[in-house]
Amino acid sequence: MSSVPTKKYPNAKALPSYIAPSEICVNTTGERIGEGLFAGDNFGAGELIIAAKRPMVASLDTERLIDTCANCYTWTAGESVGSRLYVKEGTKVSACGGCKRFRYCGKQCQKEAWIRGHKYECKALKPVSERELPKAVLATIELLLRKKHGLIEINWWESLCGLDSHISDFSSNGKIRGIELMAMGTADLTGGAFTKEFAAEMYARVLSNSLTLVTPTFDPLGIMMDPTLSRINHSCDPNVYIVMDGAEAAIWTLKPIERDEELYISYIDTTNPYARRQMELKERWFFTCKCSKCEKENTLFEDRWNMEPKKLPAKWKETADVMPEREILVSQLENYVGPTRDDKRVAILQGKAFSMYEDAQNKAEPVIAIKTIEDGMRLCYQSGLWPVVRQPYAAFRDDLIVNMLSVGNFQIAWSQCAKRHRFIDPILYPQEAHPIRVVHIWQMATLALYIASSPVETGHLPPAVDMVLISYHLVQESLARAEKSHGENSAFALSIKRKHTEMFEEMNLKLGPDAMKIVASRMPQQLKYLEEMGTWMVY
Ligand SMILES: C[S@@+](CC[C@H](N)C(=O)[O-])C[C@H]1O[C@@H](n2cnc3c(N)ncnc32)[C@H](O)[C@@H]1O
Repeated sequence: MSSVPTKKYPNAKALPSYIAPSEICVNTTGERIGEGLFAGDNFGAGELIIAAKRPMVASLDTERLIDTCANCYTWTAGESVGSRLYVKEGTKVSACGGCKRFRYCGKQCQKEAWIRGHKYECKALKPVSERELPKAVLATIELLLRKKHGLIEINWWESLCGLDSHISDFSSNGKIRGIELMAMGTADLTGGAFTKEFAAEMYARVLSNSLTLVTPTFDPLGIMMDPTLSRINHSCDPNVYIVMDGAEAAIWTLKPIERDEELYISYIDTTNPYARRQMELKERWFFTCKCSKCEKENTLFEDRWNMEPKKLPAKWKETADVMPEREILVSQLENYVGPTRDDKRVAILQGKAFSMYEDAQNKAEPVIAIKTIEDGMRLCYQSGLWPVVRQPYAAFRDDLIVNMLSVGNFQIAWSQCAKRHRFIDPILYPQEAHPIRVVHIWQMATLALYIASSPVETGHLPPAVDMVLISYHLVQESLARAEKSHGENSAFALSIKRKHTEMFEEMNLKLGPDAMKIVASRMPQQLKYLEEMGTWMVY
């Protein structure tokens, strides 16, 4: 990983981080039983700690293999608003002529992947080009083949193998048989250079140590694993974030960090209630989280309801009592609210809301997903139980925005964005330069601009609203924050900068030499409208 100042990161520190026994991975007697990544220097909030040119291995989701470059991870078909601007117009991917599985956006990317190890992988995968292989299997095959052909330095390999495979945990949870079956095929495809036991161990290591590979706007693309990045432990109150810029993975601080402090990312959605976070971490990563937030158990805002369970309106008590899935929902520990009958009713409603959320995520058709999401949001709103920031109410809204954009309903998408911007993001992501908050602002800026240029969409707005000015404000806001969330020279920040310059020039052309004075005088009223728009949606 890069540890010296470069043109892209002129302020990078010389010794930014190091691996040492973790403070959080301890057994019942307090003995440190795992490693973690620590700060090698003092850092302020919104600073780069370290950047890796690329993670050691990454593997795309099956659906992304057809539209994403397997070398630089450019998602050519990316639909999320704002994510298109940093993808060069006309970028396409073409399949490798040999294995037909991986696609590249150009000769250079294909060459880089070939040298990194695809020349061996291509030959191994060619006979099975028709077979769908899970991303973790593909990552394991790549790692084993690169090792077999001497393409991974010994110290990196040893560091990678130092990550716990959690084989015994997979034996306890009954998933070991599936792992062994997959590993048999994997060992065969690597030409018998590794035993099936070793292949199983490596596959289990990939399953339990990989992180999500994402675009700069946090759209998931697949998984990645790396001896340094995968050493970072989890906290529900993380102090760092991994931000991608193409294939580059960089660790940015969310808060000030002192030298020798342990670095923590979040493995899960930390805005979920306590019991749900604990279950997810236990199931997928085999640990009980004892981070500063989990120490406070269910006392924080993530676990707050709008009313005490006993005050739940009679209609909703009855709804919970007659719900066909009530027995299952109340037995799921992640829904636990408390021991009384009313607590259990609330647990049933909460379980139902989360199961509707998962349901909506599995719907391929946006129109059908929207129906489930709206039903879920109505449950949260009409029961009177959910504050807007409590999950899955807030997550429903995120998905509603994405799906409304897919079906071209920009009016609802915009109003929901305005609500999220005003009432939700400042609570869920309190740091001004939290990367998710910055991405949301940028997405709103591009949506506002689109609405301003479309007469049909502008039709529903009061005539005094100037969406170009609102967009300009959001572009400025995202630009200032992106320098601290993604880096001023990242493709993300550069595309915002380009848009900012373009808008600045257009305004000067239209309004003349006093353009910026005019903009400044009109802006306060437009920002009032933006705030008001946050109250347009009932739920
Ligand atoms: C990606 S690895 C992190 C590096 C790992 N600690 C090591 O020593 O290699 C994930 C594993 O680290 C441990 N871990 C991560 N965060 C933890 C936490 N907050 N509390 C306890 N264990 C944690 C768990 O064993 C988890 O499966």
